[in-house]
Amino acid sequence: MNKKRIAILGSTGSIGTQALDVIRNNKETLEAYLITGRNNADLLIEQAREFHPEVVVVAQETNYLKVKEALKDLPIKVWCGAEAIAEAVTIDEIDIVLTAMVGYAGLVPTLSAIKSGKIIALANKETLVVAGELVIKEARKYNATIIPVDSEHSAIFQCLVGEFNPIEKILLTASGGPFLHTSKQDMAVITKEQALKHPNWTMGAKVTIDSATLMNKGFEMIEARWLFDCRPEQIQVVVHPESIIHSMVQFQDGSIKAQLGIPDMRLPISYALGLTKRISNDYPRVDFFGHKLTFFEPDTTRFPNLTFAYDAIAKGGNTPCVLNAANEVAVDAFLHDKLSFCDIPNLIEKTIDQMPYIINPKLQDFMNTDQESRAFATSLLRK
Ligand SMILES: NC(=O)C1=CN([C@@H]2O[C@H](COP(=O)(O)OP(=O)(O)OC[C@H]3O[C@@H](n4cnc5c(N)ncnc54)[C@H](OP(=O)(O)O)[C@@H]3O)[C@@H](O)[C@H]2O)C=CC1
Ligand SMILES: CC(=O)[C@@H](O)[C@H](O)COP(=O)(O)O
Ligand SMILES: [Mn+2]
Repeated sequence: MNKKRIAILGSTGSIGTQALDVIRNNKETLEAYLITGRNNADLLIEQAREFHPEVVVVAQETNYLKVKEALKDLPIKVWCGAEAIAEAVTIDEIDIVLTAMVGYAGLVPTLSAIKSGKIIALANKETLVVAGELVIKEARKYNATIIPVDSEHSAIFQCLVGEFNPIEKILLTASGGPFLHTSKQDMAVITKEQALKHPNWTMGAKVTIDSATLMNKGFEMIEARWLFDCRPEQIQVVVHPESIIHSMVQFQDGSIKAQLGIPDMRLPISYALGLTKRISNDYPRVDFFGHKLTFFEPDTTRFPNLTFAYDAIAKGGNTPCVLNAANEVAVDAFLHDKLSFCDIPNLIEKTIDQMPYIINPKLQDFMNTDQESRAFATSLLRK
């Protein structure tokens, strides 16, 4: 059997390292052909020495010489910079591009992979938040398949495989994050250490903070809107603190399909890299007698980011791109002690109110919007 050649954009991150673990355990069918990182040059070098990819790209140009030097005894091409990542994903030999880098930086290489007709295993949800309509149109135009990796979207996708009936509603589950039951008063003094402790998942810092503010769920609603071609009103967020049901789909007869499993991202990663063929593993199984499955409504008073996401997708145009850029600035500022937890939504709201609206944005408009929104949000931090 031909091995599937995988490009992992962001191999040094949480999704990236778990994807390499899946490849490590399935060497007869999967191969890491291209890996990329940014700041963590040491880990990128270690990964290259273990997996022997054809190409390594380091996004941070100042790390180039270090990586190049460390791999000089191996026949591995070492490139650097954002443009090199967008170029590398087009290499003919690559079958699947796993977009596991964080943030807006995922957009351009994902579009590049789509234009060369690759199968996209999509973890980078920001790509669809920023430019979902454009990305899906391009995927249709270039016949590029997108298989979601985000756990909820993988669950929805799995509920829809072989299904020909229309969706009535998507029930998008949310853990509620570490502050599900924290009072508004106590939320005023949340520290980054508290916010970085997700109850069920070990993830990169940015998505962990997004989970704590419920922006992650807002982003996932937008991601689902584009992936499954449904209206935002058809997507209901259901808080399910145990993260065992990864999401559900309700059909027009009221029947509901759900996908369940232990919270382990290697499951949706394997499903995507296996191109929907299930790869056997010895990970723990769900113990139905060890868990209660509980459900709550989200509290949008304490977590206004969820409302911002519904408003942004309703307004459309470049507004979700502004939402994403302002959120990236706000989360980074929170992680660097420059903004309090409760001020994250305030910064986002002020930025959305200020940025010019573009009804039908092209790629260049998204690029400009992203830069201008970041500049404006950053200027608010100095006040
Ligand atoms: N972690 C999870 O369980 C889940 C994550 N996701 C989504 O997957 C994506 C990745 O998340 P996660 O793995 O947690 O993130 P991490 O922060 O752990 O990893 C991010 C990766 O992207 C690289 N990177 C960061 N900035 C850039 C940039 N500007 N250009 C190129 N590469 C860059 C990092 O390199 P380096 O570390 O070398 O600097 C690292 O390899 C996010 O969009 C997230 O929302 C979705 C569902 C679950
Ligand atoms: C693992 C995964 O897919 C994350 O996006 C997860 O959804 C975060 O959990 P909550 O946003 O539900 O807290
Ligand atoms: Mn998710």
